[in-house]
Amino acid sequence: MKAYRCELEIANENITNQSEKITNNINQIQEFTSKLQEYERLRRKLHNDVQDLKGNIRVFCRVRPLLDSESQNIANFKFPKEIPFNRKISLISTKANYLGEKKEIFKEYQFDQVFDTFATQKDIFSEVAHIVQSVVDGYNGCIFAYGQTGAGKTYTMTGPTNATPETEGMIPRAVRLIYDIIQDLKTQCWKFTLEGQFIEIYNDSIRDLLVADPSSTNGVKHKTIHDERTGTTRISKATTVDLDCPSTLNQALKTAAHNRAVAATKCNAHSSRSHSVFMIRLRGTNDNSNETRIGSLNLIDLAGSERLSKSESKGDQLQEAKHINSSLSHLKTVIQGIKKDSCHINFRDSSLTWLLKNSLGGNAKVLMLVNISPLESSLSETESSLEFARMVNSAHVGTAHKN
Ligand SMILES: Nc1ncnc2c1ncn2[C@@H]1O[C@H](COP(=O)(O)OP(=O)(O)OP(=O)(O)O)[C@@H](O)[C@H]1O
Repeated sequence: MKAYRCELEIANENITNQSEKITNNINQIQEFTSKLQEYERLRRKLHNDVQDLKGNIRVFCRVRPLLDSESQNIANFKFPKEIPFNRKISLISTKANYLGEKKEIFKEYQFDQVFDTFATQKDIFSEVAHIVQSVVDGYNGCIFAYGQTGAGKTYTMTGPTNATPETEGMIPRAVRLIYDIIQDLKTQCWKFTLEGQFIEIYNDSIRDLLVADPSSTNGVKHKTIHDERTGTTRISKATTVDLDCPSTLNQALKTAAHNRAVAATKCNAHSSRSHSVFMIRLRGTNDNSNETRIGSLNLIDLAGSERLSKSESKGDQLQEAKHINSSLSHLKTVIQGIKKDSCHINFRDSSLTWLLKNSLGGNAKVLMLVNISPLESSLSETESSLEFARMVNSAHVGTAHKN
């Protein structure tokens, strides 16, 4: 009996010791969690400070490689090497004066970064990743690909048709990174929801690219709706998908590609003549700290920027060309307005600029990827793309505020 009592006392003592240890561990975990939250706040602030210093509107230029199917001459580009990044691209062209004398013309452009023909999708994404991080931190982001038809916009944004992990484009990479970041943030009690809409703007009208049966949307009028409270944008009556896992994203990308291909068979080279916009909205809540984060990311593949000569284009083609030129020109005017800190920027002038209002204004991180072709025959379009990019590069977007 005595021996049992003794054992019981020892057991009780052990229990008391263990529960003290457990209480200590719980206290330590709470302390670590609150430190982790503090570090996360500091990380967010520092990340945002770095982005502010780099500038909220950044311009990259990418020259695509010559394709196996191309046998034309390559234009004379130079990429002056700089460390750590290449920032310059020079273009040397030969022009004849009125006497027929040939003269070399040298033009140099400077951007935030220049990628030569050897750059990989991973190289480009390493910079895009910073905008993705800002979006999860509660900012609006906008990444758009600009350039003439065939310059590599769709390749950069989406990837080639049978993309491998090496060749897939910015859209799948961006969403995968969002999944990775929000998975890590779960340890700090953050819960996120992610939803997407995928639309195209063709002749200034919006078309839903995620609808199962495109003919069912005949006559449906979509509108851009801005929620000023959260600083986010959505399209009325357009399909919204919950991007809760990679398979829903892949399905959405497949449906959008299919719908664009269907439209392309009805209308020659339709995809080059429309702007496609993948809109991702993200909302995070933290029950521990009572914080909420709302961010959005627009990934845009702009219509081919080349000017169709009026004599060549007739009917529908002329109509398309007019719409593209006018929407790209409004985009330019809006960015120039932002550059001058003008209080009266007319975003409503085209469906594209109205849609991008929240992604271009003071509350956004903007990245423009200017894609250019390596061909000599494309020189004049290349020059006009580089001039457009030069103008955007000198634009200043005010310091971004969290939503
Ligand atoms: N960096 C690259 N590496 C390899 N191939 C590329 C690269 N960029 C583009 N291409 C290829 O060049 C061709 C034209 O590219 P892409 O379709 O992306 O041009 P685009 O600017 O989107 O044209 P469009 O305005 O018609 O949509 C495609 O066959 C694409 O696979």
